[in-house]
Amino acid sequence: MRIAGLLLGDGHPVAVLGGHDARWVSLPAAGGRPAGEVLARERSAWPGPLLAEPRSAADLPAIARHADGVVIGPAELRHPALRQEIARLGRPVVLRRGPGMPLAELLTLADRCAAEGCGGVVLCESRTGGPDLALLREAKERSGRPVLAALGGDAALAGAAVAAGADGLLLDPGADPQTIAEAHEAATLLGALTRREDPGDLAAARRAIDRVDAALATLLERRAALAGTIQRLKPVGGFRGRDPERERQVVAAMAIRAPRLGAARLAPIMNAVIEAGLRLAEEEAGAEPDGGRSARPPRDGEDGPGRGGVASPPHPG
Ligand SMILES: C=C(O[C@@H]1C=C(C(=O)O)C=C[C@H]1O)C(=O)O
Repeated sequence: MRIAGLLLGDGHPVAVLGGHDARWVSLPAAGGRPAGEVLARERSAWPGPLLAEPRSAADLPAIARHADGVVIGPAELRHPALRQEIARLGRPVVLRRGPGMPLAELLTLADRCAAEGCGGVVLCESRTGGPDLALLREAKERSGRPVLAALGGDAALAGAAVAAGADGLLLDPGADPQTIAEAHEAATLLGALTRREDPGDLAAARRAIDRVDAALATLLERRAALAGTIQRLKPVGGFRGRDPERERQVVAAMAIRAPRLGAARLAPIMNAVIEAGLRLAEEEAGAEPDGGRSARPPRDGEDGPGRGGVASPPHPG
């Protein structure tokens, strides 16, 4: 399913609409300003995919001229004549479930819109207080259509919505930059962890690998912090306290999750990761004012910091 250049649905990345990947204009929120004026201004400020929610059929010619798709709110959805006129524009439509609208009704209305000639249907789960993620899952499974989670102006549930299977996150128009960034971050990281992408060209495949690398970097940073904690807790930390048997167990456990790579290919990768963590831990311990002594009091007979890693140089290999 495509809205201008934006691909939505399984195999495609999670999109942020109302922010990063597409914008939309709510004409009901624009007061009495003429649709043509509002949409022309938005169009000149934003070259990407643009959607618009009409107030009435009078807004449709301007939407046809300036926008790539239509957002239909629950009231308009239940208005058969307006819904049909919107569908006849032939543009993709986003159908927003309103408060109390049963899922069965939303699915029926989606089928009607498709039959009436719209250019593709996207469902949108929207509810005061946050999207119903169980309903979102069911809507996706039963309809086979892409599903968005409407988050309003709050990205707190963005990650949960992505994990529940949302194909896109719909933010209110005018969401603040921090909320947009948070939603985009959740779409990137949770998308990389929970969603299989099926990119169709080199540029899309590189964008997909960038998302996986973003998740990897986040986890590597977290891993290095934990490895540093372990160095402080071990009787002998750092390179001097290296534990080959434990490292073999780490690789063997990872190989179960990464069977195509397998233990033989993972071993040198994890060796580099482990050594980077140990090097960082030693550098940070060396930078502490007390040389890391506060991490563990010296034991009987010890006069140094009692941490193998503190004094040892970086491992040569
Ligand atoms: C973290 C530890 O210290 C070292 C680093 C390891 C790692 O980064 O996974 C594993 C074993 C040790 O060589 C540990 O002993 O668990």
